[in-house]
Amino acid sequence: MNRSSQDSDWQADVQRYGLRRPFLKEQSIWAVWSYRFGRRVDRMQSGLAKKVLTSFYWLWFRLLETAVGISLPKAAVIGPGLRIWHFGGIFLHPDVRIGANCTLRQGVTIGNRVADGPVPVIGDDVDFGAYAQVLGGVRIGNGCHIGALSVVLCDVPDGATAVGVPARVILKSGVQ
Ligand SMILES: CC(=O)SCCNC(=O)CCNC(=O)[C@H](O)C(C)(C)COP(=O)(O)OP(=O)(O)OC[C@H]1O[C@@H](n2cnc3c(N)ncnc32)[C@H](O)[C@@H]1OP(=O)(O)O
Ligand SMILES: N[C@@H](CO)C(=O)O
Repeated sequence: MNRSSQDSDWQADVQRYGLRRPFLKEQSIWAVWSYRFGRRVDRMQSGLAKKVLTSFYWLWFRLLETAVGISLPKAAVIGPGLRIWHFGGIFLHPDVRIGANCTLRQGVTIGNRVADGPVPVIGDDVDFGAYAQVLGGVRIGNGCHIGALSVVLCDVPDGATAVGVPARVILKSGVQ
């Protein structure tokens, strides 16, 4: 099994936290570690070790999800350099795809609008304000900002900001 010290996505996550002993300072990194661990277990060859670690993973995932209120299912695809500020009420749908160096905060949901509906695809370097909700089969481009408490139901082009309920898109040159 790839150890966490050899997992380059995890190394990039730790770098984004930029802290000495981040495990002692931020609960969110426990959830990020758990996510990367689950992905590493999935990549293991079939066998007893994988079975045991998968069982351990599910127990650990449920306990941690309940304790810190962060749900990062291992089926979701999240690029390297994930940074989560704070904790509580952070839920990702298992089908979401998130690029590199994204930032989440407390209360963020990325998921579907209706049961079994499509889910967002998020680019690189996207910053989600506290309690931002991004719902449905929308595309959020690279370098976007999603305002605190905003509900995004439309595509957001590269570099734009989305704010409000429902969100309006602000391009550098003004509102779209
Ligand atoms: C414990 C803690 O501190 S946790 C940290 C919590 N903080 C966050 O989550 C920060 C999230 N950041 C935001 O929401 C910011 O307002 C941003 C990134 C969306 C926008 O920042 P800027 O690019 O500087 O935009 P700016 O402040 O100029 O606002 C542009 C317009 O959007 C509006 N706006 C900005 N944020 C929001 C928002 N969250 N919801 C609704 N409207 C908003 C402004 O009123 C302004 O409207 P106007 O053009 O009609 O006057
Ligand atoms: N620096 C933090 C505030 O606690 C953030 O950006 O969310």
